Amino acid sequence: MVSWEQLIINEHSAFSWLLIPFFSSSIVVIIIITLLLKLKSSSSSSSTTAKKNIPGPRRLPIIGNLHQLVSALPHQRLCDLAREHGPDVMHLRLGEVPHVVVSSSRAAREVMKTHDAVFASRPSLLAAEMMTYAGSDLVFTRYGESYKRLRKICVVEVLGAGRVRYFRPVREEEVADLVRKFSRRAARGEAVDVSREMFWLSSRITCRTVLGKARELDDGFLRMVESVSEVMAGFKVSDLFPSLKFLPAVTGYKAQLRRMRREMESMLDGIIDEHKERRAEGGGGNEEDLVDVLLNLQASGSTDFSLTMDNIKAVTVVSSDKLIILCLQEVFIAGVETSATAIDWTMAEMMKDERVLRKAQEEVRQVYRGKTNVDESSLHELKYLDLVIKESLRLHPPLPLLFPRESQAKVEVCGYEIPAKTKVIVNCWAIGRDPQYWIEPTKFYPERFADSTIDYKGNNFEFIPFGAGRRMCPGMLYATAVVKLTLANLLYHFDWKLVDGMDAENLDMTEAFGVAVGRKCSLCLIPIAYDDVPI
Ligand code: HEM
Repeated sequence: MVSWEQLIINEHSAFSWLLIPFFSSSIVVIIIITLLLKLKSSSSSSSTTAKKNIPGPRRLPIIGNLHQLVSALPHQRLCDLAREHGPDVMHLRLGEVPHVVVSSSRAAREVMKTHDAVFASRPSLLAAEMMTYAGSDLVFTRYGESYKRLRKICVVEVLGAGRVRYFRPVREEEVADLVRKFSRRAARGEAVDVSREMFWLSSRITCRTVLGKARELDDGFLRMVESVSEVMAGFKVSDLFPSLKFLPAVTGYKAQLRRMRREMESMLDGIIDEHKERRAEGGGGNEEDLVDVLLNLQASGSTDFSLTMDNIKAVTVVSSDKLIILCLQEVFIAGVETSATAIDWTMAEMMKDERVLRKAQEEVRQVYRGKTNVDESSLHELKYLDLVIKESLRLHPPLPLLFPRESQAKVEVCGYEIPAKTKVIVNCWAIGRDPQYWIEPTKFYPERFADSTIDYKGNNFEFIPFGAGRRMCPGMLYATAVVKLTLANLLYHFDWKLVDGMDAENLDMTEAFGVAVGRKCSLCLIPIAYDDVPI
């Protein structure tokens, strides 16, 4: 059962979920008294924040601005609040923790470029600390020497261009399998749940890339990955009230995190052992997976494969096997849902706009004319599809609030002083829909990117679906390869029809809360085989 402590501030239900058990629990009285005492004793320190004069909405005692996140998804609500109170930067106190929300391209540039070093750290989150050897992962770790070493291994060895090229056959085989599956459905006139299928496709590609061909997609393993990602996302009560140190223990959250970490570790440990045994027996075949890549690196001694985390509480030495586990964990947590969500939204937007769908389809059918399969050899020729993907990422960035940052020193952004140790949230969803930079911002219109130099490499701060600066997504090449190949195949092999009773105009585009923000309603479509593909 989900304990209230784990609850994330999400949609309409979140705050009521938070409040009902909050007030019905027997520990509530103690919590409120503790907070009131703290409030009284810290009234002088809270006025320090007020002095900074960053604009923001009024807040309530104890919960601060938490109540203002009710009844909408956090990125949407924060966007509305920012337009009213602080279009560049806005101050919020969520529970006990001061947050600054960045909602304009100008402020994002200052945070992620001008003062990138100051904001290159992530705030400490209990889940990240406990799931990743004292916060020693890549996504949530503080910026420092260990982080730089881990990032270098990930960027060069795990997610770099060479490695992405190496795994091309895995992507092509898995997408071809999906096309065969959809063709069978098409022959029977059956609909496919595109949202669900994209999640499975992304999971299969990641599993094969990381763990190897032999590994069947294991439901238990994927569920584990989903729950780990889930606890790493969102705003958790224990992180918003850090002074209530007893909270995670009395609510069972800590025990749950410990259990999850044991399970994750034992699964990945088992996988590494299997690989080691196979290698010792001289087996393994020609297909190297990421576990092999990292084991080779470890054996070669060419890279310093130990990590010493100089954590606030303790110095933790992370062994090289654990480092491998961390690298693998990152790829699953950060990569599976994000890529699947991006494909899903792009298909949905094209279904709403037949003109765009036809244009993208004509392009891919022209470039691959006469071919049985759409492989990656000519993907670079699909220029219009690039525009379509960009436009979809602008309107539906899978991580609308990026991952949180934390200021390491006092610094000025857009004329406001941001104190050290402030949590910073960059709302890239709001920036992508800002009428100051985008004409008709909510309209899906891929041509707006034609003849423009705007790319998603973190150079244009009005468009930052992969973030920017030192913490920018290192999986961008990996993700775009999967997204583009899959879409090209779906467009080439099939025409698409909405299920009976649904028309394009009324296709529900409501967003749902999640690690990656996907669609609330699954996208169900009927594939119709395209006749002109040679057998
Ligand atoms: C369409 C798909 C994806 C999107 C939109 C996306 C977006 C992002 C964003 C916005 C961030 C935070 C950047 C920041 O704080 O400035 C991030 C971080 C990260 N992403 Fe991705 N991502 C995607 C796919 C992937 C994939 C496929 C992988 C791995 C295989 C990956 C690995 C990571 C990692 C490890 C980080 C943390 C980097 C750090 O903190 O240094 N991502 N991603």
